[in-house]
Amino acid sequence: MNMDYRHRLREHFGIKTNDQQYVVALAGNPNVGKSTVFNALTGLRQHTGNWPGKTVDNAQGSYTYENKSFLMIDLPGTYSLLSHSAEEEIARDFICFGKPDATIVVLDATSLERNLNLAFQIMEITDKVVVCVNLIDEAQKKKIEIDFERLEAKLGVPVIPTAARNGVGLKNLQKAVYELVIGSQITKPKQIKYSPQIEEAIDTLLPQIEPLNIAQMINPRWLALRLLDNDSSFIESINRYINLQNAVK
Ligand SMILES: Nc1nc2c(ncn2[C@@H]2O[C@H](COP(=O)(O)OP(=O)(O)OP(=O)(O)O)[C@@H](O)[C@H]2O)c(=O)[nH]1
Ligand SMILES: [Mg+2]
Repeated sequence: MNMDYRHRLREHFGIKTNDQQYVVALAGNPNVGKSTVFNALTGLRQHTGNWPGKTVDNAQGSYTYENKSFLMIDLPGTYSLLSHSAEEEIARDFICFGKPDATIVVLDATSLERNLNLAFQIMEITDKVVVCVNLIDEAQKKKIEIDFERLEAKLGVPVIPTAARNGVGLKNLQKAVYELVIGSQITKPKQIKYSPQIEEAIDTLLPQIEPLNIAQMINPRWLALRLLDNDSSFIESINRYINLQNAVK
């Protein structure tokens, strides 16, 4: 995608970057430690306000790693991206249209199963994902054992254990994001397989979606799923953010 176009898309969200700065989105369920990760990494280099047109908090902050500059965006906590609330819409729209160079999905180590739901949705939108399993100190207290290597192999993206409040694992998290954005780490996110009827419907839609300009902008499978869901909020966002004539450069 043309760099100017990417900048213009990001400006919709009040985000200004130069070509040298990577944008990292922080997503996750409410109360899993996103802001703790954000504060630990960005310290005082923060800027807070509201999301354009919404009364939802927006925090952006920067950090440097291996001489590269990263702009981190602390997204509102959400259980899903299926747009039942302003928060879900913001998180979904930013991941879809803000074109982050990487998205960190923060999960609660003490309730992985519930938290993975959001991770799978995000992995339908983008393959630039790093999973951060936070609160591992709490999991240890509860004698929950997690096989991180196996989880990583199953998910197809890097999985980094952290205890953000104590600063544990944050360097590894920065390293994983760095390797993803410079392209030395290739991810292959696991895709959820739906019922045969849904998979069939996706297969019918894909050949019609794939030739369109929009398929360069939005993951076609995710778009097919949203169309099947008759997700009018998402269609509205497409119209808001994408000038279809300029969608491919
Ligand atoms: N024990 C422990 N507590 C943590 C850890 N990380 C964050 N917390 C605590 O968890 C609580 C929630 O952290 P936040 O960073 O505000 O969570 P959040 O995901 O930003 O929450 P929302 O913005 O409301 O969605 C706070 O009391 C943190 O101090 C951790 O690794 N271990
Ligand atoms: Mg927060």
